[in-house]
Amino acid sequence: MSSPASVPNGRKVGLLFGSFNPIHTGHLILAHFMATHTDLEEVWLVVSPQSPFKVGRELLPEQGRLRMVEAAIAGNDRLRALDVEFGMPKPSYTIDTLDELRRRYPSYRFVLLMGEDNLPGLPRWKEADRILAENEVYVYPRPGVASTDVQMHPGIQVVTAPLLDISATFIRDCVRAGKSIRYLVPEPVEQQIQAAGYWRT
Ligand SMILES: Nc1ncnc2c1ncn2[C@@H]1O[C@H](COP(=O)(O)OP(=O)(O)OP(=O)(O)O)[C@@H](O)[C@H]1O
Ligand SMILES: O=C(O)c1ccc[n+]([C@@H]2O[C@H](COP(=O)([O-])O)[C@@H](O)[C@H]2O)c1
Repeated sequence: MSSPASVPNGRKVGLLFGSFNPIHTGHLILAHFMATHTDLEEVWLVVSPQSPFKVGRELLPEQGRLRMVEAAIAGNDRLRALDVEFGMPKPSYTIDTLDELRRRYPSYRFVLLMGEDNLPGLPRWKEADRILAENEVYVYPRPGVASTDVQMHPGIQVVTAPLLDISATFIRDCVRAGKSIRYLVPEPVEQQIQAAGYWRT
């Protein structure tokens, strides 16, 4: 895990949990926007080995996904990649990781970040009530998502930001179809996908 030592005590850090299968320009714009247009000092991208809602779905090995995240954010000192969930039980429950990060970094204030598509399912997350009681949640809007009552929770803020109709599903489909993914993912990520033959073999 990269060192988070640059965040002074008590400052706010955003946590973007995801499968990142693969990381794409939508994730990067979301993360950088949150790190620069809100009160957050940094955003950490937490690579989840196994989302509880994606059990049984095709997922690249976690190390490969982490390498792509690291390559994508290289040189951006407001973004960090975290592999904290790699050593934790699977599936990856966010409340357990939040507890672990609080143990490791007791003076930091963490804010949960997510795309709007995750909001309707949030009440079904493990200990959803505790997640919402203990954490602020900043939500990035996502196209095609119907509004939900969860959004009315006082701890949840939907930011005003450009909509990005990009998904990892679309990128995997493009790769399988032999179509270009240039600019949908950063160049080093495109190179890793090509070199490893992800979704082609
Ligand atoms: N284009 C986007 N706009 C807003 N939020 C996004 C976007 N893409 C991903 N996110 C958010 O980033 C987080 C991690 O997403 P994830 O890694 O599952 O990517 P995904 O593109 O949704 O993947 P898949 O298509 O495989 O379901 C989630 O909170 C998701 O809502
Ligand atoms: O904690 C939970 O119950 C929970 C339920 C669904 C999703 N999550 C986390 O949310 C992140 C995005 O999930 P997904 O399914 O949109 O890829 C990922 O890191 C998951 O581990 C967490």
